[in-house]
Amino acid sequence: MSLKKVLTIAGSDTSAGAGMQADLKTFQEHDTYGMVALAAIVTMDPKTWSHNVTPLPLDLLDEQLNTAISIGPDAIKTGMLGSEEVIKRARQAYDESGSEIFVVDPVMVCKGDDEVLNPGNTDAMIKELLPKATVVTPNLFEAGQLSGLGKLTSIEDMKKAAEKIHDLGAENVVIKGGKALESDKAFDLFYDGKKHVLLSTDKFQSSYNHGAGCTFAAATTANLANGQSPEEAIKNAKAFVASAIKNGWKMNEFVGPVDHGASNRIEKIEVFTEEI
Ligand SMILES: Nc1ncnc2c1ncn2[C@@H]1O[C@H](COP(=O)(O)OP(=O)(O)O)[C@@H](O)[C@H]1O
Ligand SMILES: Cc1ncc(COP(=O)(O)O)c(C=O)c1O
Ligand SMILES: [Mg+2]
Repeated sequence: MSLKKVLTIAGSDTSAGAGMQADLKTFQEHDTYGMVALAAIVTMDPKTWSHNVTPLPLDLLDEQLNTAISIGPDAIKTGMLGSEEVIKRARQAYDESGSEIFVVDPVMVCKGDDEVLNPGNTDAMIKELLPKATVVTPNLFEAGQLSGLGKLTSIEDMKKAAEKIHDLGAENVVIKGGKALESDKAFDLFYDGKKHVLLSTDKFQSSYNHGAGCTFAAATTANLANGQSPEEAIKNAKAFVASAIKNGWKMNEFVGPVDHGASNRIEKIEVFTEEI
């Protein structure tokens, strides 16, 4: 059987824990054929690790999208897009692709930074991406922004935000309580317009978790491409990323990436689900 082709439209994280590097590693771990259209390159100052985001010229992004779309991706994921114009191009590319799987990771900030990359992007994501999203995977902060509810601090808040984001057009919403929600477990909330499902694993170390969000969304995309239902795809992606986080490692004094291969190479983690 031929491999499913999975395209990420995302930024390059030169430290290679997050961004398109995380996506490609995760696609490979899921026996899919990973492809990239690169929107921006992120570099880090070796002395301070402060991030510098350089967008690629739009015509170069268009050329990449034309190439990738001509190959016929079975599923498309978006990551860091950086500007309203790039968000529009990502939407157009999805429309043109004929693919029926669109996973939107609404990246707004890099971990460790609390400055939103570009506030106008939130409106563009709402207008262009959410109405087409098979699954959208905001973290707690991003869910607060997309829903307009602001700071979310409880599972009840997450339920309300998931309903609002679903109303904006996303077919399935998963809000990652993850590292940001104060709790002894790592909780995520799934909502498909009918039911809320709380997913949980043990909470592992959170010092070396760079790339967790990208890895989770990429695993979800690959699972969907491989024929899983949204709920199944998300549950399995959570198991995959939990192992990656548990086995995260220190890269230098500033950052530690997840181990994208840990679920297949080291250990499987169990995910619990409960309809709430
Ligand atoms: N310390 C942790 N232990 C186990 N799972 C975690 C931990 N931190 C985050 N997760 C899980 O990793 C995934 C990514 O979440 P998160 O790190 O919050 O996203 P992002 O990187 O986009 O901010 C979610 O499934 C979340 O529940
Ligand atoms: C290119 C790129 N995309 C996405 C992200 C978001 O990463 P995370 O998976 O930690 O949310 C980052 C963070 O540094 C990044 O550099
Ligand atoms: Mg993220």
